[in-house]
Amino acid sequence: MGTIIDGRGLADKIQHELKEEVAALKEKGIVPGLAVVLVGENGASKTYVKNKERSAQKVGIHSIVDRLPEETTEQALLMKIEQYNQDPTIHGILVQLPLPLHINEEKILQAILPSKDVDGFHPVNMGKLFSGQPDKLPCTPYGIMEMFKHYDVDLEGKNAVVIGRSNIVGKPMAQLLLMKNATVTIAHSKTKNLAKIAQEADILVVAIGKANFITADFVKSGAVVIDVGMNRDDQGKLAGDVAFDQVIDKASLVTPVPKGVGPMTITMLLSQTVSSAKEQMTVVR
Ligand SMILES: Nc1nc(=O)c2c([nH]1)NC[C@@H]1CN(c3ccc(C(=O)N[C@@H](CCC(=O)O)C(=O)O)cc3)C=[N+]21
Repeated sequence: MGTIIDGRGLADKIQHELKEEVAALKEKGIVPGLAVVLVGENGASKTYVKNKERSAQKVGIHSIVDRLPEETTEQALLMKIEQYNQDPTIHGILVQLPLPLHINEEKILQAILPSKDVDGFHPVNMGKLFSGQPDKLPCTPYGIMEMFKHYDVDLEGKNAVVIGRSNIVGKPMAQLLLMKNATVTIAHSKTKNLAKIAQEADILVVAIGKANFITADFVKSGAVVIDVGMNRDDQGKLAGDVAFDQVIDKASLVTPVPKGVGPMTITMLLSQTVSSAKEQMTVVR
């Protein structure tokens, strides 16, 4: 029987530390500010945004949530971003993805000042990461690396398999693992013999988007399994990509869904907002 990685517990611990850091910053007259922009009526997105808002308030970050209608034009959204770029009380900007189809996502992400890009999605921040000079990081892979650190997971020389190749999870995850000297394989929807590749993994990070897809037969005995999946069924109940009940018997460490990767993602967002406020405080004007 493996151990459950308590993402919720670790997130609470880090958020508690952030709260103290924010209180100290307030003594110096700095209140970290986060602007979250939500376009349209995506139900799941709304829940995430609500969670982020609640956590931000808990640690004392000033958070603004801008709920814009589905019909918002690309031009109007660009102007909104420019307003937050210029606003000295805002240190972090997050535009919730996915955006409506009539808006060009790349164009929007590029409009955010890299110094306020607390999601780590701007090409400048991606370029820094992939050239080995990390600055702002995508929050999900960052949160997973913090879990490895906290649970003393040694990555050097290990076989790490990342299933999923998105810009926001799979690719940056692979790069962060590589920077810790893991031997990294990126698998994806076109990969042949996925089970065979997964079975070789000492570290298995799963971001597929199919409920309970990773059963025990995909998992090497003693592996560390990280579940990035967030699949909601008709009743609104959340399930990961990993069949937790069977995998926990075979793996050494497994993240649950909920209370695994999700709370850590939010915590890294808050952490980068606080760091961003500190950096912007020292800018000479
Ligand atoms: N620009 C942008 N940045 C994001 O970081 C981003 C995004 N867009 N679009 C959507 C995804 C999804 N995401 C989640 C974060 C936390 C939880 C989370 O906290 N989940 C909890 C509770 C889940 C529940 O019960 O609803 C848990 O797993 O325990 C979930 C999902 C961030 N995303």
